[in-house]
Amino acid sequence: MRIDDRARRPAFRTFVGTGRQSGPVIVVPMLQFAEISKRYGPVTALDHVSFRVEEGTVTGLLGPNGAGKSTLMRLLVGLDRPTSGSATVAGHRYRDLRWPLRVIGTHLGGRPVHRRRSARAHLRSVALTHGLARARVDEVLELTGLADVAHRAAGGFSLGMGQRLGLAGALLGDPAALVLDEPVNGLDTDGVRWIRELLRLLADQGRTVLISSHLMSEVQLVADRVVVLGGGRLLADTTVAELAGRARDEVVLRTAEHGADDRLRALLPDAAIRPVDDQCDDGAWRVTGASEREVGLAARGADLTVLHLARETADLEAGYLTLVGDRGQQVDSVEAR
Ligand SMILES: Nc1ncnc2c1ncn2[C@@H]1O[C@H](COP(=O)(O)OP(=O)(O)OP(=O)(O)O)[C@@H](O)[C@H]1O
Repeated sequence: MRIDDRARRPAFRTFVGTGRQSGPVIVVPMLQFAEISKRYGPVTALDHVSFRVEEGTVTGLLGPNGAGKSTLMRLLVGLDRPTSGSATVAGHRYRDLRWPLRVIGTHLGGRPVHRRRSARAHLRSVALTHGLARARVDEVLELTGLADVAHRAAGGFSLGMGQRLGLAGALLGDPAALVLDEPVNGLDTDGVRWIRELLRLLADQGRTVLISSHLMSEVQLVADRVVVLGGGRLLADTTVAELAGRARDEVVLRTAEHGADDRLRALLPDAAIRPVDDQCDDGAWRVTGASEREVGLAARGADLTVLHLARETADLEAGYLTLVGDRGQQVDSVEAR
């Protein structure tokens, strides 16, 4: 069955039953991190991080360079061992899964080991070693737009084609969970839109999708939830909407005059006014805590020539920046489940 042909289906869920029909049923989260820490010598890459990834959602894993995102993903798939705590897939450590590719598909970057092997041969060897049907290889090649280049050596693939091949490998086992490190990296505009729609579809089918990204605009378009790491600690585990909403809307005012912000401040005592360009005063300011109308009236009262006046709605990037500004200082306990 091809993923794109499949009708929306009930969420994948992992149940641990008692063996009796009427007994209690424990639902195990598909991806869960419990108090996980990882130290590399003196470096604490992860510091007691706990969260679970919701099924049927795309969750964006965000954080500045060195925040611990890749470490977290590596620990999940057993490429590294935690110093303490645990990472589990459907209630099991990755290495204890009998057929891991059927449960979780991953692409954490990197290239196929045999660079001269064709894309099709590479996927066939993965399918063979994981007990997957050979026919599935052509399905995922088709799904990832690689069917026409499947005969070519994977080692010669561009960054974008390599991303598609990595995703094809991740989808081979038709897994319930997908974990991708920077999946948009290297894709062209069509590719970015394609992967966005594919990830959305996979989540709508009930799969659990975790992606890391530095591109806030992409995460805002594709993700439902975000987990933010900073300095190895969990800063937020919330919805995209909630994090975006933490930043306040701003009014941007451009005038023909420089150095007029004191006059504006006198007329808007409750607003925060800062220059658009903090390197130089070019007569443009960002105002928070006042409406467009109030800023416009203040500009008139200050006898300024208005060149531009508009409200800018806070987005995920603005919300993220308010959070990582003091990263590592506190664990954000906001939950918006
Ligand atoms: N194998 C390793 N040996 C030593 N230190 C490591 C190792 N892997 C990661 N680190 C350190 O752990 C911290 C977290 O790194 P990690 O690569 O997980 O961050 P990241 O959030 O993925 O960063 P980026 O956005 O730059 O990819 C960093 O300080 C990094 O230098």
